[in-house]
Amino acid sequence: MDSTEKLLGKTLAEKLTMESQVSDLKSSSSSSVTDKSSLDEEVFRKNLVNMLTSAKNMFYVPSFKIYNSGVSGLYDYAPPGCALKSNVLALWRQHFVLEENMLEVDCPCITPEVVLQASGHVDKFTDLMVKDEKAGTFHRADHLLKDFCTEKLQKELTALSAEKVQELKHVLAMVADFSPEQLGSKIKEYGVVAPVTKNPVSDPYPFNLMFQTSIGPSGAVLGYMRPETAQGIFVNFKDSYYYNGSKLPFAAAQIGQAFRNEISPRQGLFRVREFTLAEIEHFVDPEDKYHPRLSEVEDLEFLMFPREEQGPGKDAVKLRLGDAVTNGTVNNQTLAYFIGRNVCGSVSILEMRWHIMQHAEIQCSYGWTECVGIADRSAYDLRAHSEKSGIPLVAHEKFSAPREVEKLVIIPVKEELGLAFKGNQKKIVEALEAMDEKEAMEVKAALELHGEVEFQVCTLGKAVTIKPSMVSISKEIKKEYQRVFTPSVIEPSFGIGRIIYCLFEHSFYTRPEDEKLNVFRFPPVVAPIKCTVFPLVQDKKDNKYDAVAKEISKSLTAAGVSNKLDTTGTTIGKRYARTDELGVPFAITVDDDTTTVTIRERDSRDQIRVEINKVVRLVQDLTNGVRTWANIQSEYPCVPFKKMNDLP
Ligand SMILES: Nc1ncnc2c1ncn2[C@@H]1O[C@H](COP(=O)(O)OP(=O)(O)OP(=O)(O)O)[C@@H](O)[C@H]1O
Repeated sequence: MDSTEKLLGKTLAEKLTMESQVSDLKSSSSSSVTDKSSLDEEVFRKNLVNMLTSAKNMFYVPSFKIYNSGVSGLYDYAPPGCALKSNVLALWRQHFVLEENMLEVDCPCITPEVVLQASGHVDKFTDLMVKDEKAGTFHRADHLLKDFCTEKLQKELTALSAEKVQELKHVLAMVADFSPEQLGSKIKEYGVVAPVTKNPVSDPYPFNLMFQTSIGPSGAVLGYMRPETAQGIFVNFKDSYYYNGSKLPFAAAQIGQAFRNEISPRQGLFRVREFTLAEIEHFVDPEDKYHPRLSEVEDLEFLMFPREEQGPGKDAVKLRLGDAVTNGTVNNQTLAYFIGRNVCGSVSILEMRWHIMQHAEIQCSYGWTECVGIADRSAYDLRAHSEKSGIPLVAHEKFSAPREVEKLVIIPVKEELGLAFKGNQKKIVEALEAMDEKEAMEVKAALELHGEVEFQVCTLGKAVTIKPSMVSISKEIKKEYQRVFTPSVIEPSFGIGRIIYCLFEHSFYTRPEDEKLNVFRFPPVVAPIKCTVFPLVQDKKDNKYDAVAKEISKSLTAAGVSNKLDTTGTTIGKRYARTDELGVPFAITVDDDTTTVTIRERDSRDQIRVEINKVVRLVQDLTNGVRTWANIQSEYPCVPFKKMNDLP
């Protein structure tokens, strides 16, 4: 990982808006590498996607592609893609679940309707859509407007007035939060039309993104494919809290598939209809968002926009994360910790250009793209599920000594109410009991003053006359032994497909001096294949080099290091080219030296000589992050390549 960390940040209202530039790619300083910024983005992307999806490399492929049915937004991960994804997930699990002691759960994708009704997804998990009435196609309204503004700014910048530029930038910043009316009026005002057909589009209207299904043969129980994994964590809160010793804070995590019927899937793995999410729900006391490990990240420095310095034209200033929490630039300790260690840490291990602007965004050829959503969900979900299920999803703070508190006590006199209101008695009792302190005190005062009060009962849709004999309202001093509250939730939500696609882009380069050889510079810890093993030449007589290579490959496998044995006997250059193309970071070559072998590193193409009995351990350390190529140089100086004709 690069040691230089440049972090840029800013806050917006309750949310943190912070930009951090963690690591410039190593390649940018290397003259041997063609930096993608100098290439046309489109050409770069086409070249990359061809590489990734070709049958030769098969990182991922469009699903069901032999049936050209036109279903987009579904992809299969293929052999190296699967290996890379499982390495990214293992890294995530190590970084979060293990190192942060999180409670991992694995819940079903099929979710009964009631759960998603409670969470609000059935009513509100929508995107705004417009229809190209002539062609019958649909488009996401905010994306159309966003694309229009971006293109205008890119292509006509010099011709636009300063005010217009400001306006378009403002629209771009706010478009995600526009109401249907605001979106519709901007689309009309700017004359935004459908892409390709250039037809006018309808007014925006909401489209629910969930895939509906039914559970069981009767079809009577409705369900949905979950659009996020979080709800499974929330509905398990009561048990997880108990499992955690009834203590806060704690975090639960889940890795799994999420399903969204995207209106217009695009940009390959970026916007698909089924994708892997890795989500964390960190439960905290809303009155104390303290984080016990903030001290580990508080010295990290970020460029941020302090609260009082926000607004157009303001410059970011460098702030210590700890100070940013103290002065309120970062909302609370827990959020700061997640930004400092968790989000930055995990993504920067992958050596990618990223920053935080409300969400963690990674830079790629599509621009800055949200890959990790960071949300303060407050107590919303737990409250909603408590209400719907009738099971209290709450935490307790036990007091060291009982506290005396003044409590409102409302006792409806059911017999009197029954006599006066007959069948409506129950609804009136419920309404009286539901009064808050202010309302109860007003009713009490009116009863004392006038001997009766007109009391509105919403469930009856009318007011009834209440007399002093019908209800007793008082305040009493009571002893409390604990505080019962609904925890707040902070949620970082990692889109694994987006992170992987960015990793492909950030790792991809061409070596011009090797006849434009394509290389993936995957960090060893996530590389799909960690090491290749090959004999320098084929020894047709007794296969002795092959035998040593096979033995090393077997030992690497036993040590959990994925490897590929290549005894094809093609030229060493061709074999290196093939492994570079798959992003294999190390290659072990067996030659005529009976006690040592060489290890070649993919990016520097330097090689070192290592004793055979140490090579497996060394490659294991290099690929699981215990050691780096740079820090073994003093122990293992580089050696020149041995050519085939150097051999006897
Ligand atoms: N259709 C999708 N395809 C791939 N990844 C996705 C998709 N939708 C969301 N994600 C990933 O899941 C993460 C968390 O989801 P969240 O609900 O916060 O996204 P979102 O705000 O709906 O995303 P967007 O605004 O891009 O649609 C996102 O940061 C992203 O990485």
